[in-house]
Amino acid sequence: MALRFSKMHGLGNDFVVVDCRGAPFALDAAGIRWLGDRHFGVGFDQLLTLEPARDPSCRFAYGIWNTDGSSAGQCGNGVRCVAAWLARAGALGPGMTRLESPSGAVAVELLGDGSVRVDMGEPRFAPAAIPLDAAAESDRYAIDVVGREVEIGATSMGNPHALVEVDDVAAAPVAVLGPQIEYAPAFPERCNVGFAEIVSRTAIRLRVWERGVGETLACGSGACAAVAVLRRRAKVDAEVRVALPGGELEVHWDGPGHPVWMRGPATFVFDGEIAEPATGAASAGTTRKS
Ligand SMILES: N[C@H](CCC[C@H](N)C(=O)O)C(=O)O
Repeated sequence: MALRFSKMHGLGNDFVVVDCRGAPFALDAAGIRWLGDRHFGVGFDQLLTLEPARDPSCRFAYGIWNTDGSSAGQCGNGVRCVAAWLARAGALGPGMTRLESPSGAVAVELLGDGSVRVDMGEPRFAPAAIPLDAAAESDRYAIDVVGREVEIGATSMGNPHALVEVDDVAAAPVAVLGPQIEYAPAFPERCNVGFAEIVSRTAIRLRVWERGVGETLACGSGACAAVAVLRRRAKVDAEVRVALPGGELEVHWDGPGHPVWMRGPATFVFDGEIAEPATGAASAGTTRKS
C-alpha cells in the first residue's frame, strides 16, 4: 500500500510527516529505518506521526521516531512543522493550541510571518528525570567517556540532552565525542549531545549530535536545552539567539518555574507517496547503518 507523507524541515532538520489521525501508523522499526534511509527510502532526521490526542486538553498528538527506528520524547523543530502541517490542513487556527508530545503537552502558536512559537515546557534538571546516573543534581557533571572524564551539563526537555561548552564550535569534535557521550554509561537511555560556543550573553553557536541520528543541521530541543543549561550557569540572559548550522532559533527562558519558549520557521518541501518495498528489500537498505 502507498504511504502518503509530507517532507518538511525546520532549519534543515528534516522530517517525514505522516497523517495517522484516521489509522495507526503501520511500519515497524525496520520499516521506519527503511523510510528514513536517504538512499533506499525517503530520508529524514525524524519521522513525525500525527495522531488523535489522548489528553483531552490537547487538539492532536504526535509521535517522533529517529532514523535508527528508536522513538523520542520531544522534537522542537518537529513540533513547529506539525503545527504548520495542521494549519495547512485547516485543522489549526490562530492563537495558542496545545499539542500532545510523547512526553506531555506543549503549546504552539502560528505567527503572521510564518514562524511558529512553542512553549516547550520546563527544563528538568533532576538526574532521574533526564535520566542521568549521578548522585546529586548539579550544573556540571564529570562523566566517564571511553575512559576519560568529560565535563557536561545535562537537562531534559522531554528528551535527554548533554551539553559541552567549547571555545570554537566549528572545530568541536562533534562526530567523535558526540556518539561517545550519546552512549556513555551515565546516560541509560543515551542522549542528544550539544556543543555550544558562547558568543555573548544573548547569542550562542550550537551544533548537535542527535541520539539515533547523528549530527543534524539544527535541533530545537537541543537549542532549548543549551540555553537552559547556560542560563542556570548564569552565562547567558533570558533571551538568546541560537545559531545552528541550518539557521537561527530564538529561545527565551525566564528561569525555574517558567517554560522555555522557542521560535523558528517550519518549511514544506514536497508532498509525496511511496510504496513499501517487499520484505527483505527494506532491511537490505538499512544494513549499512549501525
Ligand atoms: N530534532 C529534534 C530532536 C530529536 C531528538 C531525538 N534525536 C531524540 O532521540 O531525543 C528537535 O528539533 O528537537
